[in-house]
Amino acid sequence: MVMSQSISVGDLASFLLYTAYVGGSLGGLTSFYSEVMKGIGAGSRLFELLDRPSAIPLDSGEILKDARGRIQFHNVDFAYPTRPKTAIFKDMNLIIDPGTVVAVVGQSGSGKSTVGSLLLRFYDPIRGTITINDTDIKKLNLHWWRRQIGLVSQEPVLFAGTIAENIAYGANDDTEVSLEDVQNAARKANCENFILSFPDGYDTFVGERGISLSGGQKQRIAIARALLKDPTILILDEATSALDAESEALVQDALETLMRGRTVFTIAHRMSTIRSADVIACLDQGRVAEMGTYEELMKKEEGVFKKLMEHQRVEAEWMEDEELTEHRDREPQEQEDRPFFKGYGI
Ligand SMILES: Nc1ncnc2c1ncn2[C@@H]1O[C@H](COP(=O)(O)OP(=O)(O)OP(=O)(O)O)[C@@H](O)[C@H]1O
Repeated sequence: MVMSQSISVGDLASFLLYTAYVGGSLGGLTSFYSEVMKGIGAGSRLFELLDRPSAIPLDSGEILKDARGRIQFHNVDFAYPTRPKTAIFKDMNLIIDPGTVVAVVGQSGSGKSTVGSLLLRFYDPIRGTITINDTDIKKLNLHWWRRQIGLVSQEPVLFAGTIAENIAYGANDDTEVSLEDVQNAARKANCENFILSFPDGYDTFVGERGISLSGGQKQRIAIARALLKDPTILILDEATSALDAESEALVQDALETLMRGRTVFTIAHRMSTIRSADVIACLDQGRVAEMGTYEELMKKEEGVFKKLMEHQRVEAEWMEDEELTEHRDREPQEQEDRPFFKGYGI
């Protein structure tokens, strides 16, 4: 057509260009359609979840004057709903006195974290009760109950947001938290130095797509969160992963600030925590096999706790041999504070 001069060279060029544009756009439309369908599918699953009524009512029930008081597990039987035949606890009894630090130890899988989940009422016991000041926690308003408990887990989750938002998230009403409150909590949790070393300080974006923080830094943010919440009861799930000595000391120091004056239930992995706890509860075969101070339990020649510690020591020494290099030169105190062999969870 150009040769017969029915269209110009310019028309041909525009025609070719537009063909490419239109073709590309039509191609894009099909993938857009499949993206929309994927979104609808995922969205419907999300809405199903949001609409699902909670098996445990959240907003009804008693509110106590305060959550200070003796926490008691009475003859608790428990198995996870997905594995009803595998009993985790059978006739388990445990007493946590107000203002004390109770360290729970036991082999991996003995149910240490499950005790925390039951306390937080993520699950209810199959039989038996958990009480605070003789009131069954099932009778309590769940929102209120969970507000009384602070949780510092092994691997704290940071949400996509700024550091300040991530700390403020710990408060019961984060709209009432000022930047000053956040800064105070961060300071007490030994976070401030590393936060201020970022160019954006408290406004540094973390979590998904943000900068990634080290294990020790994440733990300190979780501690700052808990400090802001100011809970009466604290559940600590000590990290099993080794931090470097400096980070370890900062985390430990922040934890000590956090624990002051609270009832603490700690899933202990470090020798120093186990030794300094007011009471150690040793889980074995679905129940608390032994309870007492470190010295008391170590005196029991055939005791479960003593055996666990000895087993642990052998494993730790074996690890030392394997690691020939760096740990050889450490001071004894540092070696003692290293988390024990991961699989054993004490
Ligand atoms: N949500 C769950 N559903 C089913 N089984 C579970 C669930 N969570 C834990 N379990 C099982 O319950 C048992 C106790 O788990 P738990 O995490 O309380 O042990 P643990 O003593 O804290 O272990 P570790 O020291 O390794 O963290 C394990 O056998 C585990 O596999």
